[in-house]
Parts: sequence; C-alpha cells; structure tokens
Amino acid sequence: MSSNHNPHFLSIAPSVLSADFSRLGEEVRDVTEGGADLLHLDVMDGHFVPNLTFGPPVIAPLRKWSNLPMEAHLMVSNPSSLVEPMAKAGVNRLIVHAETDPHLHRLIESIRGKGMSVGIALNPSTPLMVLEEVLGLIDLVLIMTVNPGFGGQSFIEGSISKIRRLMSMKERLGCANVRIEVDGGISTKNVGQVVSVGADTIVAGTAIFSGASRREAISALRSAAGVMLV
Ligand SMILES: O=C(CO)[C@@H](O)[C@H](O)COP(=O)(O)O
Ligand SMILES: [Fe+2]
Repeated sequence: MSSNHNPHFLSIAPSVLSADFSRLGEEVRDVTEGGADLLHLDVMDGHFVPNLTFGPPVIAPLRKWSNLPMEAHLMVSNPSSLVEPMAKAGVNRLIVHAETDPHLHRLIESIRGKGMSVGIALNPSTPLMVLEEVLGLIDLVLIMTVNPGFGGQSFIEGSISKIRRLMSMKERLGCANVRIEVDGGISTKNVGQVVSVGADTIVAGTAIFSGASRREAISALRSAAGVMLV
C-alpha cells in the first residue's frame, strides 16, 4: 500500500515522441507487447509550442498495431477544432492544456460528448487554481514536469510540491477518482518519488525509447516506481 492512499493502479504510458517515426507502427507494437498500459501521443502545432508533430491521419492507423487505450496530449492553440477528428481517429482520452482555452467547461463537455475521457494539462508555470471549478468534471490532471514541446528535457524539481498540493486539492474537493499523470523527464531515478507523492500515470519517452529493449525499460520503470498502488 502506498502512503499516499492513491486509489489507482500505476499506468505506464510511452510517449511516442521519442520513438523512431520511420517505423512508428513497429514501435507501438513493441511497447504494447513490452507491457505498456496505454499510448501517449503528443500532438503539437508549432504555435502553442515551438515544435510540430502529427495529427489524426497518423494516429488512426496505429490501431492496427496496438489494442491499448490511446491518449492524445494536445499542445495546440485551438484544441476545440481537434475534438471530433481525434474521436474519429480512435483516441480514447483527450488531454487539453488549460492555457489554451478560456472556455474549459465547454471544451470538457464537447470532449465527453464525443465519447472520450478528459484530461487537463498544466504547464509548470500554471497554478493548480485553474482546476478549482472543473476538477469534478474530468478524469485526469496532467502535471507537466518540463516545459512542453520537446522530449529529453530535465525534470523540474518543483513539480513534486505541485503533485502533493494536487493530492490535497483532490481530497478537499472530494475528487479521489481523478488520476494524476506526470509528463517530462521521468526516469528510473525520479519515478519512485513522483509516485510516492501521488502520481499514478507515468509518461516516459526517452526512458523507454532510448535503450535497446522497450520491455526492459518499462519493467525497470515499474519496479523503480515501487509496489503497485492499491
Ligand atoms: O509532452 C511531452 C513534451 O512536450 C512529453 O510527452 C515528452 O515526449 C516526454 O518525453 P521525455 O521527457 O520522457 O523524454
Ligand atoms: Fe506529452
């Protein structure tokens, strides 16, 4: 039993941003066979973040390579325009940045209306306060532990206190079921700490795709995270 009393099982979500894009299907198959719990797909528009990745036409065919749930992490300035295309591409959870839409409540309803579950992401500089009125309406909070846009960056240490404070907020607002995901700079060195303060969903790009074996990287992360949360 973890000391944080988090009710969720640990989920490991490989970020394909660090995969070999010339053989994306095989990479997705390999992490699926290697024990991943879901796929994390980083969608960037070159505007909200200074990098450009892929969209629904690249995501949809991944279903041929994996039966895992797919979450899309939208780092785009106009997320509402992608809700329907992402649902049609087979995305199961849509994660949008709080900084990108002043009408978060409407956006959340529209994501649900398309049958997807909802995550809200916060940049390192965005306070938890923006979640106050919507925490009860969503499934997951994504705490960015680097500034979004690129893989391979260093974990921002201040994120530990932010995760702790989010755990308190969940308790205060009666939202124990909301998951806490961390994204950026996660490795075997820090995964134990983020899990011990409340994270239950771990995104990892470099840590999974930089070595020779996807399976070994995933299982190293799982064991470094400690016992399974109950
Ligand atoms: O959303 C992002 C980056 O903006 C992430 O999902 C990264 O792709 C994580 O990569 P690593 O930091 O684990 O290499
Ligand atoms: Fe991401």
